[in-house]
Amino acid sequence: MASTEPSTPSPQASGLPTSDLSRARLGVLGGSGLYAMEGLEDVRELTVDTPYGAPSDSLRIGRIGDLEVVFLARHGRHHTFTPSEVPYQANLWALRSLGVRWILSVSAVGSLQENVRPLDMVVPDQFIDRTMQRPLTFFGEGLVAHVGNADPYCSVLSRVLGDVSDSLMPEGRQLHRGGTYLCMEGPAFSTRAESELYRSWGCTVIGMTNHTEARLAREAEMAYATLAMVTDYDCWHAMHDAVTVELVIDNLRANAALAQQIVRLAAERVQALRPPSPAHQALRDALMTPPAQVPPATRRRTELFTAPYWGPFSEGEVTTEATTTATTAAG
Ligand SMILES: CSC[C@H]1O[C@H](OP(=O)(O)O)[C@H](O)[C@@H]1O
Ligand SMILES: Nc1ncnc2[nH]cnc12
Repeated sequence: MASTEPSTPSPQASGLPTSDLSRARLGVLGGSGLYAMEGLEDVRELTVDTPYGAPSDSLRIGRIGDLEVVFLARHGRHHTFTPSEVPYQANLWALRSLGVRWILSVSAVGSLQENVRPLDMVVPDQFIDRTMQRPLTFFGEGLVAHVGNADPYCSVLSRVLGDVSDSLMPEGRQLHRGGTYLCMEGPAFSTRAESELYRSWGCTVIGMTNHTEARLAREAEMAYATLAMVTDYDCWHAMHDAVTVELVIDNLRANAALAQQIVRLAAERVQALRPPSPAHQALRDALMTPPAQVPPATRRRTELFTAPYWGPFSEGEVTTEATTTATTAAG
């Protein structure tokens, strides 16, 4: 879908203090076939504990110029988490706690359209959620927040990623800007009837991970954009075999070097631009519950997100009523 935002608004225009973005880090979420990021300098590994449990793996922090980059393999470096099992909340919380404000996500996808061919790349701008057992929010338990999700991928970061990808696509392979990512539960691939249904909805690509990450990234005020590598035609195409893991892996291998190049160049652009995004202020008008009414355990759990608006939490702030509710709810 077309976007109307300027390509590189100034940090001041975003309303964020400039210093926030000058120190911010870039997160890279590697999916199927991308279990490490090449070209990082001074890499160190960090184990992060979160209120939502352990992330998929340790986080690897390195540098591109003066931009610090945090890499995380969403399925774990040995691909041990199914799309339903990926600890999405822990992953996103860990990234935000390390100061990440932009996320480049890399994903394998099936194509739902004839003109989107295997080995093409897509930078999607919408998704449809068909998952059934995923965490949808960091909030709840006495703190209600409704972030805007009309444009779930960050248009500013997506433009950077699209420009870079376009400049690196080899002859005969296409970069598609925009498109709808159908997020299914998995782990089994779709039936032909499902695949046809998603095509009739006008979806562009299909995968199993993006929607959950994009929603949580928005709540955590991190700009999120995806490089979707097309590996197959799912199972709807009369002239192509239905998707198999073997097919996906073969095409991921063929695309691995290009994906690494795109991520690296996109990181260099982020370093130069440090682009502000509306996502960086997603919670500004979204927090519904007055802070004094939020149970202490919830205040503590969500402190990372609420502190910029409500200041640091001190136990004395909470009303007796909220404390009583929390105690009762805990049993
Ligand atoms: C290996 S095919 C299915 C698998 O690949 C995609 O993963 P990711 O988005 O992490 O690259 C898809 O979502 C499934 O998880
Ligand atoms: N056809 C497909 N369906 C779901 N996830 C995928 N990842 C790669 N190809 C896929």
